[in-house]
Amino acid sequence: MQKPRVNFNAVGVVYSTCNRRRVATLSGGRPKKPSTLVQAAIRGTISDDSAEFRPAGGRYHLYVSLACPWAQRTLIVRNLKGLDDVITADVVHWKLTDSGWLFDDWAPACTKDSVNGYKGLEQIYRHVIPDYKGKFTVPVLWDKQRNTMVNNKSKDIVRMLNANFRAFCRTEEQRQLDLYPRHLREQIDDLEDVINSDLGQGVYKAGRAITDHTYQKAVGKVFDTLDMLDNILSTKKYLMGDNLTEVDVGLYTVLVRFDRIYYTKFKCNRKRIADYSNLQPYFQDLATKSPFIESTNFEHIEKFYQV
Ligand SMILES: N[C@@H](CCC(=O)N[C@@H](CS)C(=O)NCC(=O)O)C(=O)O
Repeated sequence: MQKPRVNFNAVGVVYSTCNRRRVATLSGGRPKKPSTLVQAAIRGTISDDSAEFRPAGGRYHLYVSLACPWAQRTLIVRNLKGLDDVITADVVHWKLTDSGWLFDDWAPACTKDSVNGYKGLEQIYRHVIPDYKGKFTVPVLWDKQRNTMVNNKSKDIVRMLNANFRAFCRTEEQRQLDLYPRHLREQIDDLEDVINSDLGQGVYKAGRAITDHTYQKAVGKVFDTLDMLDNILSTKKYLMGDNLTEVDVGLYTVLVRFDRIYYTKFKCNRKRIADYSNLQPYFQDLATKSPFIESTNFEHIEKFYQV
């Protein structure tokens, strides 16, 4: 059978915000150069009018790491939308090795590759693009029917699961839940940009800084952003008002790592999330909801950052 074409789109040189191997520390760790590997985006869309990828139960699969905040977002949304029986998932081992993410179903909460039987993510990418030059990143959304990759960009995957699987949600409430409502899209995009750059990437910039100036600049932005978010939450239940949106899902994946990892290992230690009067109860509220609990594995998160 001829392999289906994939929508392959190299997106330039960016370094991962989630790569333990590239984090230097102010505590004397030797600084490492940011990677110059491209993160290549494969950006197929599952939708009713797609010729290649139609929404269907049991057809699609997620490859994730529980350590990765980007992958965690896709799991949270899968759970929030009641799609956990509809979209299957495999979990890589927490350790990002020199050969990339590997499967190891002997380790706690890890699985084998139940779809393709490969030993790691690299083989999954090479199955689709044999001469793939980018990073082998999670999450990956896989099509079991066409045996190919649909998409490897968490933002796209989150939005597809939110909008294009309505017919498959477990309950009516889950069907109605819209994490990216049309009237809020511009505001969500704007806030996500700030959270991702100044907070999500900011903690890595602070942790990797080799001069005090770079460190102060990065850490200043981290805490300005947290202060700004705390202020928003002084009058709102969620960042966009009364209803949960994808920006809350994204922020949760940063907050859940903050006090345990970013505060301690990345020296973002002016304040803990626990010290914020509005962020703390907001975080606690999310952290007690089952879609968030079920996607959070502290063992994977903490071991990922252990050198
Ligand atoms: N643009 C991707 C980024 C995902 C990403 O950075 N994943 C990291 C883990 S958090 C990864 O798989 N890195 C593999 C590597 O650096 O080799 C997305 O949002 O889905």
